[in-house]
Amino acid sequence: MALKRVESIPRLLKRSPDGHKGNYGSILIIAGGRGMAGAAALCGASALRSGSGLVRVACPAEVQPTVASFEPSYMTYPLPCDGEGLVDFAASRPVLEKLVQKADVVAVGPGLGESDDVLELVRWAVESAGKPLVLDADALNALAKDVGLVDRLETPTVVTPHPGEFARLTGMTTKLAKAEREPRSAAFAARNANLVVVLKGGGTLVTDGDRVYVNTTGNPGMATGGAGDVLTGVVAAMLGQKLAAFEAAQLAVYAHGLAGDIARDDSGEVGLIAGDIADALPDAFHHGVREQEIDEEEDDVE
Ligand SMILES: NC(=O)C1=CN([C@@H]2O[C@H](COP(=O)(O)OP(=O)(O)OC[C@H]3O[C@@H](n4cnc5c(N)ncnc54)[C@H](O)[C@@H]3O)[C@@H](O)[C@H]2O)[C@@H](O)CC1
Ligand SMILES: Nc1ncnc2c1ncn2[C@@H]1O[C@H](COP(=O)(O)OP(=O)(O)O)[C@@H](O)[C@H]1O
Ligand SMILES: [Mg+2]
Repeated sequence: MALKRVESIPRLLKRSPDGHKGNYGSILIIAGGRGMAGAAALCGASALRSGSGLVRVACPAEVQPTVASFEPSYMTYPLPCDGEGLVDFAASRPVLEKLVQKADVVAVGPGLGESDDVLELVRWAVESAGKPLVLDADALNALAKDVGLVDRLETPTVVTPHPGEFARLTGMTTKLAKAEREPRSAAFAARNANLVVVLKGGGTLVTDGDRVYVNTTGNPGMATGGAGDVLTGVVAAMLGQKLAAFEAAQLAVYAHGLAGDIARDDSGEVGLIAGDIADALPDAFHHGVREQEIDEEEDDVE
Protein backbone atom coordinates (compact mmCIF):
# COMPACT_ATOMS: atom_id res chain seq x y z
CA MET A 1 0.00 0.00 0.00
CA ALA A 2 1.22 3.52 -0.85
CA LEU A 3 2.53 5.59 2.03
CA LYS A 4 0.53 8.66 2.93
CA ARG A 5 2.76 11.74 2.64
CA VAL A 6 2.48 14.16 5.53
CA GLU A 7 3.56 17.75 4.98
CA SER A 8 2.00 19.86 7.72
CA ILE A 9 4.13 20.38 10.82
CA PRO A 10 2.49 19.53 14.16
CA ARG A 11 2.15 22.24 16.77
CA LEU A 12 3.48 22.19 20.29
CA LEU A 13 0.91 22.44 23.08
CA LYS A 14 0.60 26.01 24.34
CA ARG A 15 1.58 26.39 27.97
CA SER A 16 -1.11 27.10 30.48
CA PRO A 17 -0.54 30.22 32.66
CA ASP A 18 -0.48 27.99 35.73
CA GLY A 19 1.56 25.24 34.11
CA HIS A 20 4.25 23.63 36.23
CA LYS A 21 7.23 21.45 35.45
CA GLY A 22 5.21 18.30 36.04
CA ASN A 23 3.06 19.19 33.01
CA TYR A 24 5.84 19.25 30.43
CA GLY A 25 7.43 15.88 30.77
CA SER A 26 9.86 14.19 33.13
CA ILE A 27 12.52 12.72 30.90
CA LEU A 28 14.91 9.95 31.91
CA ILE A 29 17.98 9.74 29.68
CA ILE A 30 20.17 6.65 30.02
CA ALA A 31 23.34 7.54 28.18
CA GLY A 32 27.09 8.07 28.34
CA GLY A 33 30.13 5.95 28.92
CA ARG A 34 33.91 6.31 29.09
CA GLY A 35 34.97 9.04 26.65
CA MET A 36 31.34 9.79 25.76
CA ALA A 37 30.15 12.01 28.59
CA GLY A 38 29.39 14.58 25.89
CA ALA A 39 26.72 12.40 24.26
CA ALA A 40 24.75 12.26 27.53
CA ALA A 41 25.20 15.98 28.16
CA LEU A 42 24.15 17.03 24.65
CA CYS A 43 21.09 14.83 24.88
CA GLY A 44 20.10 16.10 28.33
CA ALA A 45 20.65 19.77 27.55
CA SER A 46 18.69 19.43 24.30
CA ALA A 47 15.73 17.83 26.06
CA LEU A 48 15.67 20.85 28.40
CA ARG A 49 16.08 23.35 25.55
CA SER A 50 13.07 21.72 23.85
CA GLY A 51 10.74 22.39 26.73
CA SER A 52 10.97 19.36 29.04
CA GLY A 53 9.83 20.06 32.57
CA LEU A 54 12.47 17.90 34.23
CA VAL A 55 15.44 15.96 32.88
CA ARG A 56 17.30 13.20 34.71
CA VAL A 57 20.45 11.80 33.16
CA ALA A 58 21.52 8.36 34.38
CA CYS A 59 25.07 7.59 33.28
CA PRO A 60 27.97 5.35 34.36
CA ALA A 61 29.42 6.62 37.65
CA GLU A 62 32.82 7.17 36.04
CA VAL A 63 31.46 9.94 33.80
CA GLN A 64 28.70 11.30 36.07
CA PRO A 65 30.71 14.21 37.54
CA THR A 66 31.72 15.23 34.02
CA VAL A 67 28.16 15.01 32.69
CA ALA A 68 26.93 17.01 35.70
CA SER A 69 29.56 19.69 35.17
CA PHE A 70 28.33 20.49 31.67
CA GLU A 71 24.87 21.68 32.70
CA PRO A 72 23.39 22.53 36.10
CA SER A 73 19.77 22.38 34.93
CA TYR A 74 19.44 18.61 34.70
CA MET A 75 19.95 16.10 37.47
CA THR A 76 22.45 13.28 37.11
CA TYR A 77 22.46 9.80 38.63
CA PRO A 78 25.58 7.61 38.80
CA LEU A 79 25.16 4.03 37.62
CA PRO A 80 27.55 1.26 38.70
CA CYS A 81 29.95 0.59 35.85
CA ASP A 82 32.33 -2.09 34.64
CA GLY A 83 36.10 -1.90 34.21
CA GLU A 84 35.65 -0.30 30.79
CA GLY A 85 33.59 2.59 32.17
CA LEU A 86 30.36 1.22 30.64
CA VAL A 87 27.13 0.49 32.50
CA ASP A 88 26.96 -2.62 34.74
CA PHE A 89 23.31 -3.47 34.14
CA ALA A 90 22.65 -5.95 36.96
CA ALA A 91 24.04 -3.55 39.56
CA SER A 92 22.29 -0.55 37.95
CA ARG A 93 18.87 -2.15 37.62
CA PRO A 94 17.49 -1.15 41.07
CA VAL A 95 18.49 2.49 40.49
CA LEU A 96 16.99 2.46 37.00
CA GLU A 97 13.75 0.89 38.22
CA LYS A 98 13.27 3.73 40.69
CA LEU A 99 14.09 6.39 38.12
CA VAL A 100 11.81 4.93 35.48
CA GLN A 101 8.83 5.16 37.82
CA LYS A 102 9.28 8.92 37.98
CA ALA A 103 9.65 9.29 34.20
CA ASP A 104 7.11 10.05 31.48
CA VAL A 105 9.58 9.19 28.71
CA VAL A 106 12.80 7.16 28.63
CA ALA A 107 15.56 7.79 26.09
CA VAL A 108 18.32 5.20 25.82
CA GLY A 109 21.53 4.98 23.87
CA PRO A 110 23.79 7.95 23.13
CA GLY A 111 27.36 7.14 24.12
CA LEU A 112 26.51 3.96 26.08
CA GLY A 113 29.07 1.92 24.14
CA GLU A 114 28.71 -1.72 23.14
CA SER A 115 28.60 -4.58 25.64
CA ASP A 116 26.42 -7.49 26.74
CA ASP A 117 25.15 -5.30 29.59
CA VAL A 118 23.99 -2.61 27.16
CA LEU A 119 21.97 -5.30 25.39
CA GLU A 120 20.48 -6.37 28.75
CA LEU A 121 19.66 -2.75 29.48
CA VAL A 122 17.84 -2.36 26.16
CA ARG A 123 15.93 -5.63 26.73
CA TRP A 124 14.83 -4.31 30.11
CA ALA A 125 13.79 -0.95 28.64
CA VAL A 126 11.68 -2.65 25.95
CA GLU A 127 10.15 -5.31 28.18
CA SER A 128 9.81 -3.60 31.56
CA ALA A 129 10.09 0.18 31.44
CA GLY A 130 6.44 0.61 30.42
CA LYS A 131 7.04 4.17 29.21
CA PRO A 132 7.33 5.76 25.76
CA LEU A 133 10.86 5.17 24.50
CA VAL A 134 13.44 6.81 22.28
CA LEU A 135 16.14 4.39 21.17
CA ASP A 136 19.29 5.77 19.52
CA ALA A 137 22.94 4.99 18.86
CA ASP A 138 24.19 2.11 21.04
CA ALA A 139 20.63 1.12 21.97
CA LEU A 140 20.13 0.49 18.25
CA ASN A 141 23.39 -1.43 17.98
CA ALA A 142 22.12 -3.61 20.84
CA LEU A 143 18.71 -3.99 19.19
CA ALA A 144 20.48 -5.17 16.04
CA LYS A 145 21.74 -8.16 18.08
CA ASP A 146 18.18 -9.10 19.10
CA VAL A 147 15.90 -7.48 16.56
CA GLY A 148 12.94 -9.64 17.65
CA LEU A 149 12.66 -7.20 20.56
CA VAL A 150 11.01 -4.80 18.12
CA ASP A 151 8.01 -7.09 17.92
CA ARG A 152 7.59 -6.92 21.70
CA LEU A 153 7.40 -3.12 22.00
CA GLU A 154 4.30 -2.28 24.02
CA THR A 155 4.75 1.47 24.39
CA PRO A 156 5.15 4.19 21.74
CA THR A 157 8.75 3.99 20.58
CA VAL A 158 10.80 6.21 18.30
CA VAL A 159 14.02 4.78 16.89
CA THR A 160 16.47 7.26 15.36
CA PRO A 161 19.05 5.40 13.25
CA HIS A 162 21.47 6.96 10.79
CA PRO A 163 21.81 4.85 7.63
CA GLY A 164 24.73 2.89 9.14
CA GLU A 165 22.67 1.98 12.21
CA PHE A 166 19.60 1.20 10.10
CA ALA A 167 21.70 -1.14 7.95
CA ARG A 168 22.87 -2.96 11.10
CA LEU A 169 19.30 -3.20 12.40
CA THR A 170 17.93 -4.66 9.21
CA GLY A 171 20.92 -6.66 8.03
CA MET A 172 21.22 -4.76 4.76
CA THR A 173 24.05 -2.68 3.35
CA THR A 174 24.24 1.05 4.13
CA LYS A 175 24.09 1.63 0.36
CA LEU A 176 20.75 -0.19 0.11
CA ALA A 177 19.42 1.52 3.25
CA LYS A 178 20.04 4.85 1.54
CA ALA A 179 18.90 3.88 -1.97
CA GLU A 180 15.60 2.38 -0.80
CA ARG A 181 15.12 4.44 2.32
CA GLU A 182 11.36 5.01 2.10
CA PRO A 183 10.13 1.46 1.54
CA ARG A 184 12.80 -0.06 3.80
CA SER A 185 12.14 2.26 6.75
CA ALA A 186 8.36 1.96 6.33
CA ALA A 187 8.59 -1.84 6.23
CA PHE A 188 10.61 -1.82 9.44
CA ALA A 189 8.19 0.56 11.16
CA ALA A 190 5.26 -1.63 10.08
CA ARG A 191 6.63 -4.48 12.23
CA ASN A 192 4.97 -2.96 15.29
CA ALA A 193 2.09 -0.49 15.60
CA ASN A 194 3.98 1.26 18.42
CA LEU A 195 7.06 1.90 16.31
CA VAL A 196 8.10 5.07 14.50
CA VAL A 197 11.33 5.14 12.48
CA VAL A 198 13.38 8.30 12.01
CA LEU A 199 15.93 7.55 9.29
CA LYS A 200 18.44 10.39 9.61
CA GLY A 201 20.56 12.26 7.07
CA GLY A 202 19.81 15.01 4.53
CA GLY A 203 15.98 14.99 4.22
CA THR A 204 15.43 12.82 7.32
CA LEU A 205 12.45 10.46 6.96
CA VAL A 206 9.83 9.85 9.63
CA THR A 207 7.51 6.90 9.12
CA ASP A 208 5.11 4.72 11.07
CA GLY A 209 4.62 2.31 8.20
CA ASP A 210 1.47 4.08 6.94
CA ARG A 211 2.60 7.69 6.82
CA VAL A 212 5.86 9.31 5.78
CA TYR A 213 7.25 12.79 6.40
CA VAL A 214 10.37 14.01 4.61
CA ASN A 215 12.06 16.76 6.57
CA THR A 216 12.76 20.08 4.86
CA THR A 217 15.05 21.71 7.43
CA GLY A 218 18.71 21.03 8.18
CA ASN A 219 21.98 21.30 6.28
CA PRO A 220 25.27 19.42 5.76
CA GLY A 221 26.91 21.46 8.51
CA MET A 222 25.01 19.09 10.80
CA ALA A 223 27.19 16.21 9.67
CA THR A 224 29.17 16.59 12.89
CA GLY A 225 29.59 14.30 15.92
CA GLY A 226 26.87 14.69 18.52
CA ALA A 227 24.19 16.17 16.22
CA GLY A 228 22.18 12.95 16.59
CA ASP A 229 22.55 12.95 20.38
CA VAL A 230 20.92 16.39 20.31
CA LEU A 231 18.02 15.01 18.23
CA THR A 232 17.40 12.20 20.75
CA GLY A 233 16.84 14.77 23.47
CA VAL A 234 14.46 16.76 21.26
CA VAL A 235 12.36 13.68 20.40
CA ALA A 236 12.12 12.75 24.09
CA ALA A 237 11.01 16.31 24.89
CA MET A 238 8.26 16.22 22.26
CA LEU A 239 6.95 12.91 23.63
CA GLY A 240 7.03 14.42 27.11
CA GLN A 241 4.88 17.30 25.88
CA LYS A 242 2.17 14.81 24.99
CA LEU A 243 2.62 14.51 21.26
CA ALA A 244 1.93 11.08 19.79
CA ALA A 245 5.03 9.25 18.55
CA PHE A 246 4.76 10.12 14.84
CA GLU A 247 4.01 13.80 15.50
CA ALA A 248 6.69 13.97 18.22
CA ALA A 249 9.30 12.60 15.84
CA GLN A 250 8.15 14.86 13.02
CA LEU A 251 8.23 18.05 15.09
CA ALA A 252 11.56 17.04 16.63
CA VAL A 253 13.34 16.54 13.30
CA TYR A 254 11.82 19.77 11.98
CA ALA A 255 12.90 21.86 15.00
CA HIS A 256 16.32 20.16 15.16
CA GLY A 257 16.94 20.94 11.48
CA LEU A 258 15.74 24.50 11.99
CA ALA A 259 18.15 24.88 14.91
CA GLY A 260 20.89 23.55 12.62
CA ASP A 261 19.95 26.15 10.01
CA ILE A 262 19.97 28.97 12.59
CA ALA A 263 23.39 27.81 13.83
CA ARG A 264 24.66 27.58 10.22
CA ASP A 265 23.51 31.14 9.52
CA ASP A 266 25.64 32.22 12.45
CA SER A 267 28.77 30.13 12.04
CA GLY A 268 28.65 28.68 8.52
CA GLU A 269 28.58 24.95 7.78
CA VAL A 270 32.25 24.22 8.33
CA GLY A 271 32.65 25.35 11.93
CA LEU A 272 29.23 24.21 13.16
CA ILE A 273 29.35 21.77 16.10
CA ALA A 274 26.59 19.85 17.88
CA GLY A 275 26.54 22.20 20.88
CA ASP A 276 25.65 25.05 18.48
CA ILE A 277 22.54 23.11 17.41
CA ALA A 278 21.52 22.61 21.05
CA ASP A 279 22.13 26.31 21.72
CA ALA A 280 19.94 27.31 18.74
CA LEU A 281 16.97 25.17 19.84
CA PRO A 282 15.31 27.97 21.87
CA ASP A 283 15.38 30.24 18.80
CA ALA A 284 14.01 27.44 16.61
CA PHE A 285 11.11 26.79 18.97
CA HIS A 286 10.48 30.48 19.67
CA HIS A 287 10.38 31.64 16.05
CA GLY A 288 9.79 28.50 14.01
CA VAL A 289 7.30 26.29 15.83
CA ARG A 290 3.66 27.19 16.26
CA GLU A 291 1.61 26.42 19.35
CA GLN A 292 -1.77 24.85 19.73
CA GLU A 293 -4.33 25.94 22.32
CA ILE A 294 -4.69 23.46 25.15
CA ASP A 295 -7.97 21.69 25.64
CA GLU A 296 -8.89 23.13 29.05
CA GLU A 297 -11.28 20.31 29.88
CA GLU A 298 -8.67 17.65 29.27
CA ASP A 299 -6.10 19.69 31.17
CA ASP A 300 -8.44 19.90 34.17
CA VAL A 301 -8.66 16.14 34.65
CA GLU A 302 -7.34 15.34 38.13
N1 LIG B 1 30.58 13.76 22.25
C1 LIG B 1 30.23 12.48 22.33
O1 LIG B 1 30.27 11.85 23.41
C2 LIG B 1 29.79 11.79 21.09
C3 LIG B 1 29.43 10.46 21.20
N2 LIG B 1 28.93 9.78 20.13
C4 LIG B 1 28.54 8.40 20.36
O2 LIG B 1 29.46 7.57 19.70
C5 LIG B 1 28.89 6.29 19.51
C6 LIG B 1 29.16 5.82 18.09
O3 LIG B 1 28.31 6.52 17.17
P1 LIG B 1 28.73 6.77 15.65
O4 LIG B 1 27.49 7.20 14.94
O5 LIG B 1 29.92 7.64 15.54
O6 LIG B 1 29.23 5.36 15.15
P2 LIG B 1 28.68 4.40 14.07
O7 LIG B 1 29.75 3.41 13.80
O8 LIG B 1 27.34 3.89 14.44
O9 LIG B 1 28.42 5.29 12.79
C7 LIG B 1 29.40 5.95 12.06
C8 LIG B 1 29.29 5.53 10.63
O10 LIG B 1 27.92 5.36 10.19
C9 LIG B 1 27.79 5.72 8.85
N3 LIG B 1 26.83 6.82 8.63
C10 LIG B 1 26.39 7.71 9.53
N4 LIG B 1 25.53 8.58 8.94
C11 LIG B 1 25.48 8.23 7.65
C12 LIG B 1 24.78 8.75 6.54
N5 LIG B 1 23.94 9.80 6.65
N6 LIG B 1 24.95 8.15 5.35
C13 LIG B 1 25.76 7.07 5.25
N7 LIG B 1 26.45 6.54 6.25
C14 LIG B 1 26.30 7.10 7.45
C15 LIG B 1 29.16 6.17 8.40
O11 LIG B 1 29.81 5.08 7.82
C16 LIG B 1 29.83 6.57 9.70
O12 LIG B 1 31.23 6.52 9.65
C17 LIG B 1 27.40 6.45 19.85
O13 LIG B 1 27.16 5.98 21.15
C18 LIG B 1 27.20 7.94 19.82
O14 LIG B 1 26.10 8.35 20.62
C19 LIG B 1 28.74 10.41 18.82
O15 LIG B 1 27.41 10.85 18.80
C20 LIG B 1 29.69 11.57 18.62
C21 LIG B 1 29.74 12.53 19.81
N1 LIG C 1 23.79 16.39 5.18
C1 LIG C 1 22.92 16.56 6.17
N2 LIG C 1 21.82 17.33 6.02
C2 LIG C 1 20.94 17.48 7.02
N3 LIG C 1 21.07 16.91 8.24
C3 LIG C 1 22.14 16.13 8.45
C4 LIG C 1 23.12 15.92 7.44
N4 LIG C 1 24.08 15.10 7.96
C5 LIG C 1 23.71 14.81 9.22
N5 LIG C 1 22.56 15.44 9.51
C6 LIG C 1 21.79 15.32 10.76
O1 LIG C 1 22.68 15.29 11.88
C7 LIG C 1 22.32 14.24 12.78
C8 LIG C 1 23.47 13.22 12.82
O2 LIG C 1 23.12 12.17 13.68
P1 LIG C 1 24.11 10.96 13.99
O3 LIG C 1 24.65 10.40 12.72
O4 LIG C 1 23.41 10.05 14.92
O5 LIG C 1 25.30 11.71 14.75
P2 LIG C 1 25.97 11.46 16.18
O6 LIG C 1 25.79 10.00 16.52
O7 LIG C 1 27.40 11.83 15.99
O8 LIG C 1 25.28 12.33 17.18
C9 LIG C 1 21.02 13.65 12.25
O9 LIG C 1 19.91 14.28 12.84
C10 LIG C 1 21.09 13.97 10.76
O10 LIG C 1 19.83 14.06 10.14
MG1 LIG D 1 24.06 8.97 16.57
